[in-house]
Parts: sequence; structure tokens; C-alpha cells
Amino acid sequence: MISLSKVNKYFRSGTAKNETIKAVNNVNLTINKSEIFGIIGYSGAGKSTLIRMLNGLETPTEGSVVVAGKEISKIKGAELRKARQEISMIFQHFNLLWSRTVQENIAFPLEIAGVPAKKRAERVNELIKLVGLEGREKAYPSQLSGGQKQRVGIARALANNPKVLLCDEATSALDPQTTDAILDLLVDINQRLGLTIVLITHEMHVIRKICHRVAVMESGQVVEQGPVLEVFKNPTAPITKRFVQQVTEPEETRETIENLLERFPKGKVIQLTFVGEDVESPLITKLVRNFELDVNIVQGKISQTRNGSYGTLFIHIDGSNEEILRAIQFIEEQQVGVEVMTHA
Ligand SMILES: Nc1ncnc2c1ncn2[C@@H]1O[C@H](COP(=O)(O)OP(=O)(O)OP(=O)(O)O)[C@@H](O)[C@H]1O
Repeated sequence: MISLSKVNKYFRSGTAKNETIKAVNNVNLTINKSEIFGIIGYSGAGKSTLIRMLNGLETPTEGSVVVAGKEISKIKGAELRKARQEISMIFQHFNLLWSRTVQENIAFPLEIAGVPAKKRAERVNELIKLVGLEGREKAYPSQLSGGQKQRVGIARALANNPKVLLCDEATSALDPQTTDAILDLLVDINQRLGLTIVLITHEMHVIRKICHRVAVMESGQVVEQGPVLEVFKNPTAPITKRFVQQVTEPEETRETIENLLERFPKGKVIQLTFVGEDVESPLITKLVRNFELDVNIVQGKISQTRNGSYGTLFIHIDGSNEEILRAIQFIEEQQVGVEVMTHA
């Protein structure tokens, strides 16, 4: 559906004469039909420049950009405008028309495409249902929440049945819950309409949650790309490792807990949280000495911070219910956080 071959984009740096910035540096990418493809990178990595080349808002200095069979990098004028109807975009700050209602915003691209009024109204209704904005048709953007505004943006982008949806940091202005709802909507649209989605983001959570494949950008280059699960399991570039860490630690902990609860159906799995020096070992010794319990240390991780160590330890304790309760009470009295693990 999309292919970029040896794409470079240089900008004048604006400081010294003849000095250029390589915003995009020798990028080769293929994005398949109906795929959700994520491009992740920190600010200045070249993501915006790259995505803007997919709809002809920027032209590459060198190389070719082909989208839905058209060489976007070579076409101009009416031909480019026509090609752009197949490539829609949504934005971080929604870019809605503030003096138009929800309905009128969604109808706008249909008006431009010359769709007659009756058909337009039908299509707007369909889109309102698709994005879950029933009842808000007559509202103005200023009366909507961030999530609702992005739903209008999505409906408007889908109005002319595009083949590709480009998402430029589409959830970066939203809170985590709203982000997840919008990401769910994008997945739903991808599945229902078979739409190809390309998104740029600086949040690995977005990639983890919805993308099939990911490309990692740094200083204009794609430093790593592949199926999301593989990149998570085996990140190679240091920047990828940093992005993966954004999300794997809490997730892995949850998975580990489920795994432990299955491995130890009897007794209790307990998470202990320590802050400070060497608090864990006397506690375990006391548990073994003073209670009629079997105690297993199953997993732990202690991290050093500038203010001392911080860590968690998972232990499994088994014995009579009474003894387990006494032990938990004892731990609670120490300088240690304690949580009895249960299934999520
Ligand atoms: N029109 C322009 N003129 C000059 N330099 C530009 C222009 N557009 C982008 N750049 C430069 O190109 C590099 C890549 O910018 P780009 O906006 O593509 O990165 P990004 O990864 O999208 O970052 P952000 O998320 O902050 O937008 C940066 O060094 C930027 O300053």
C-alpha cells in the first residue's frame, strides 16, 4: 500500500548559509494494506516530516514515495489533490473548524468533494454512528471533550472513504483513559474498513496497544523496524530498549503474578516492597524462624536510586490459614509494603 525508497529530506538550517538539516535520512519502508504501522521517535527524530511526505505536504529531496499506487513525490496539482482524497490525516490538536458544529465539520470534506446535500446528510449520520458521537451532532467543538473532538477528526477524515489514515500524534493531547478509547476506535475502524493506518507517536504504549509493526526513528533514520512483539522481545538499538522499557516493566509484573498464582495454587503469593538498605533479609529470616510456614522467594528486583535502594520481592508462603494471617500481620508491622496477590 505504501512504499518509501531511499527517501531523504533536507531543510535549510536557517543559521549558516548552505547548511542543511537531514530531517529524513535514507529511509526505506514498506507498509502493507490494512496494517496499523507505528513510527516512534523522540522530538526532532523526523517523524512529522516523514508522515507529511505520505500525503504530499512535504516533497522528498531525494527518493520515491508511493501510496496506493501513486507516486506522491512526483505528482502535482489536480492529480495530487485527487490522490489526497485517498489519504486522510488526523492531528494532535484536532484541527476542527470552531464555528461549525460536529455535523458541519464532518460534512466539510464532502462539500468540497461535491457530494449532494441528501447524500451528504446520510453519510454524516453513518460516520457519527461509526465514531460513537450520537446525540452530539449539533454541538460546537468548544463544547466537546478532547476525546470527542478527536472522534470528530476521525469521522471527518473517513468521510470520503480513504484508503490510508495518517495519525500525527493523535492521542498525545489526551489523558490515558481517553487515549485508550481512541486507540480502540482506530482498531475497530481498521478491522471494519480494512483501512491502512500509519501513526507517529513518542509513546510506546500506543505502539504496544494497537500497531502490527513499528519503525523506530532517530536523527532522521529508521534504526529498527519489525513486528511489535519481536521488537519488544528483542530490541537491539539502545533507543528501542529505552522505548520498550516505557511499557514492559508493569506489564511483565502483571504477567509474572498470574504465572505465580498458577504455579502456587495453595498458600499465598505476597509482594513485599522495600525502600532502604537491606531490610529484606532480616524479615525473611524472622518469617522462617518465628512461623510454622514454608517460605519460598520466587522473584525479586532491587534498584538503586540516589536516595537508596528500592525493590520488590515476591514470596510464596504456605501453611495453615491461621499461621499465614499471623505472618501477614507481622509483615505489616515492619517497614515493608505488603500486598497479597490475587488474580486480576
Ligand atoms: N520546515 C522546516 N525547516 C527547517 N527545519 C525543519 C523543518 N521541518 C522540520 N525541520 C527539522 O527537521 C528535523 C525533524 O523534524 P520533525 O518535525 O520531522 O521531527 P519529529 O520527530 O516529528 O519531532 P516533533 O514530534 O517534535 O515534531 C528537526 O531537526 C526539525 O527542526
